[in-house]
Amino acid sequence: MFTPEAMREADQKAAEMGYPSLLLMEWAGMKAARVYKELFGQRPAVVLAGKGNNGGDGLVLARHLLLEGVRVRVYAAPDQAGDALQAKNALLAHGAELYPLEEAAFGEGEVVVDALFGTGLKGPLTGFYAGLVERVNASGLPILALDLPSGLPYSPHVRATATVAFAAFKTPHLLMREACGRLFLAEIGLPKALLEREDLPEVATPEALRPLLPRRPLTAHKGSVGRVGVLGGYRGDGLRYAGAPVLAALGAYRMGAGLVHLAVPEGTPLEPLEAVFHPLPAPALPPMRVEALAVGMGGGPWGVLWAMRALEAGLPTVLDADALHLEVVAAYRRAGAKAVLTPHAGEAGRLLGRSPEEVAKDPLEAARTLARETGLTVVLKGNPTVVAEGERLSLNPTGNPALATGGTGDVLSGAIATLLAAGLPPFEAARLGVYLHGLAGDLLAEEKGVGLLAKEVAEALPRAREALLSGTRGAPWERV
Ligand SMILES: NC(=O)C1=CN([C@@H]2O[C@H](COP(=O)(O)OP(=O)(O)OC[C@H]3O[C@@H](n4cnc5c(N)ncnc54)[C@H](O)[C@@H]3O)[C@@H](O)[C@H]2O)[C@@H](O)CC1
Ligand SMILES: Nc1ncnc2c1ncn2[C@@H]1O[C@H](COP(=O)(O)OP(=O)(O)O)[C@@H](O)[C@H]1O
Ligand SMILES: [K+]
Repeated sequence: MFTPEAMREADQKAAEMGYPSLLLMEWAGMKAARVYKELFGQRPAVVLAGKGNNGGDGLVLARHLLLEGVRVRVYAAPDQAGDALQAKNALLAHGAELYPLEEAAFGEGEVVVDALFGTGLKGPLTGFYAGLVERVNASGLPILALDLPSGLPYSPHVRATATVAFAAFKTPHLLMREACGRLFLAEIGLPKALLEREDLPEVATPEALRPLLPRRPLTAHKGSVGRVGVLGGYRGDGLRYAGAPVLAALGAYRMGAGLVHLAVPEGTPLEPLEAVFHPLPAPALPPMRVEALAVGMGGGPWGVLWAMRALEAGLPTVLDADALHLEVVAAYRRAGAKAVLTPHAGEAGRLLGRSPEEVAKDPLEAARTLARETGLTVVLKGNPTVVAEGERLSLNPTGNPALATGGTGDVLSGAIATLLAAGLPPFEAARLGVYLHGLAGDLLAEEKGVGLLAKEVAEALPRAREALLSGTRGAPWERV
């Protein structure tokens, strides 16, 4: 995923290589016109073209729509230059109607193409452009945004029905996804070498994750596919969160664990039936043959104790919820442990000494800082969930607000622990677990909408796994 600056660098390098930038603009406009036709058919278009290259893309799109017999009205900023001017001249040669941007007006049944600003925006829109963006949003018409909804990453910005990203996703496509609507990713001919940047955050794709899925040989048995120990729950408050470790156990089994051991306070209902139970009077590490642990769910004040006991096992460990305290993280760091932290913004804020709002404002930076400071793998949950380890950052594209319900995070901890138990390194276990958990939520939301139970998310994990394995479910965007 590119920052707007990194994208400009790539464009610049292409130019230095002698790659004609007009070709890129032609492809961008042509691909966007293709998306327009796919979504809106012959509906008349109102194209708003800014004076930079984003506007140029819009002018190319207008020409292609005209050639397809679509009625097009273009409102363009004055003073186009360079490629955008060439695009304008080509459009005029086709006898297009071009009007000043100040006269922009929208009619019933039309579709707005937003080609005002892309990666060249510097600072928030004000004055005329802020007003125009508000009018576009208030028009009630469908909006197709080229490259980025204009105004992003600031406000005000266009709220698009669909967005065609050119060459690569840029930060706002993932971090401000709500403004983008349906996402399309258009190849525009930029040389591949310029797009492969290991130093930039990745957006996890099914193609990258599929090979990580643990395969099961015919001879597999419950002791060979990964066993998980779950340590959680708290006695002192009348077992208020007794369900949390149970949900982690369900997440583990549904992700494919061979066996799940549950270390919980005495008196905890013995669920699920498939688990091996270790009822305990106080947090401890009972004897269990497992390859990974999930620790802290529903642990309350026992959370830290569970985590300290768990450290003695020397196993890859998911630390969640009440285990997420500074002293725990410091001890794991000192021990050189393999651990995955799974905080939401509140828990990450507690570890970083920031408010949840500050964390949510820049989750990439927060996840990276936490990973650097702790030396551990970090899963910062939210939309999008960010996975960080060392200098590596991965953004997860699956998941939806139907997952915003109690216990879904516990399911995730169990799922990641299973992938650790199956032998995946922490970063891979975290990316794959988060992707499948989000996909399970997506499959369920399509079927049932909002109102999910966390245990249903666990139950949908095998379907998500199958969908990833068989390729029946691709990335949540379309390539054009
Ligand atoms: N090789 C390339 O450079 C390619 C670029 N492409 C398109 O070009 C876009 C980037 O083009 P540009 O770099 O020309 O930038 P933009 O077209 O995004 O915007 C630049 C214009 O906006 C003005 N501006 C910046 N901030 C403003 C603000 N806050 N208020 C009012 N005006 C403001 C600038 O003065 C400039 O005139 C991409 O998003 C993409 O759509 C595509 O054509 C593909 C190839
Ligand atoms: N709006 C959302 N979009 C995508 N995923 C979400 C959203 N809200 C919550 N989730 C996911 O649901 C899970 C909630 O975890 P958490 O907050 O720890 O809940 P709990 O502690 O109740 O289990 C996380 O995986 C998170 O990413
Ligand atoms: K735009």
